[in-house]
Amino acid sequence: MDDVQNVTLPTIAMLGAGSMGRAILSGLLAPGVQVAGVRVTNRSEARAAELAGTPGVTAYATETQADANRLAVDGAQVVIVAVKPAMVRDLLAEITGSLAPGTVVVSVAAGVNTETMESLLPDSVSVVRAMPNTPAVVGKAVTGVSAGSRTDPDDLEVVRALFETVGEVVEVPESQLDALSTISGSGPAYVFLLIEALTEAAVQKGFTPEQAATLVNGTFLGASELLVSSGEDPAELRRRVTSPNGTTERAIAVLSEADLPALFARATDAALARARELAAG
Ligand SMILES: NC(=O)C1=CN([C@@H]2O[C@H](COP(=O)(O)OP(=O)(O)OC[C@H]3O[C@@H](n4cnc5c(N)ncnc54)[C@H](O)[C@@H]3O)[C@@H](O)[C@H]2O)C=CC1
Ligand SMILES: O=C(O)[C@@H]1CCC=N1
Repeated sequence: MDDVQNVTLPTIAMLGAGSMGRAILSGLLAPGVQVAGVRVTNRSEARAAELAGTPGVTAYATETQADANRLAVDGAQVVIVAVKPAMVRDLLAEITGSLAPGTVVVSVAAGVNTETMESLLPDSVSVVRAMPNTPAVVGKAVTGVSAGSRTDPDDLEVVRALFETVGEVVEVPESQLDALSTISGSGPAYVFLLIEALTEAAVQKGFTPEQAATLVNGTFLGASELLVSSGEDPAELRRRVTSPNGTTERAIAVLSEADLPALFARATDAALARARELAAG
């Protein structure tokens, strides 16, 4: 992320400013990030009005959503598609006539592949898929990016620089992007689910919700920082908590009954199957 400060990003149009769109915006608008222009459209009027008041953003609102999207992409070098997967095809059909040759269209939508998107856009437009995650809001995203068949290395560099404004970028072949999505795209939800469950256990043991949040959130943050800063294997770090014949050992024995590796394999397989359904339209 250090180099982000030295890169000037071209004019970017963000179509759709929900959870993910706004998370990416927070990186683009961070101090030190040089960007020629940020244009945003969104379907809900309330959100559009909120965006119109955001410094550094030009919000496009017209009588019809299609007109706003067409105006926003006209003259933009990079177009980020951040609407729901089911809306991607209609959105691309709407804007296709307003894209200049050389525009890079980056879709963050789950499932919808570059081949489908390329078939809806002029040959002169490059399509890239990206799969970020919501820690983008705090500059800690992990984003997978995959080139389409018309993407040249410069296009990919721009997309990489764009997502480096919100965290780390990992380039993978598109055949792996849906699998990556089941790990890091959805991953924050798995972590929050674990946090919710441990917090509930703490409250049941008599801690106030505030105390429980301090105990649990601090434990997740501390354990994550320990893992990353030590560079050690998580299994080894777990062993250091688990004193022989101690208390943790009993808890881990209970958790192991659930066969977590098998459970996560099934959960991520289910997410992958859903990505394939979304790809089929
Ligand atoms: N939420 C997440 O953690 C992640 C989401 N994604 C992808 O990001 C995309 C958006 O997901 P979320 O932000 O979660 O959904 P969301 O529902 O919060 O946001 C979608 C936004 O698009 C707007 N919109 C709908 N139609 C539009 C149109 N024609 N023109 C302009 N704006 C329009 C809606 O008003 C809404 O604010 C999805 O395709 C999803 O697969 C990818 C990675 C992670
Ligand atoms: O749940 C979804 O479909 C999106 C893609 C990855 C995270 N959220």
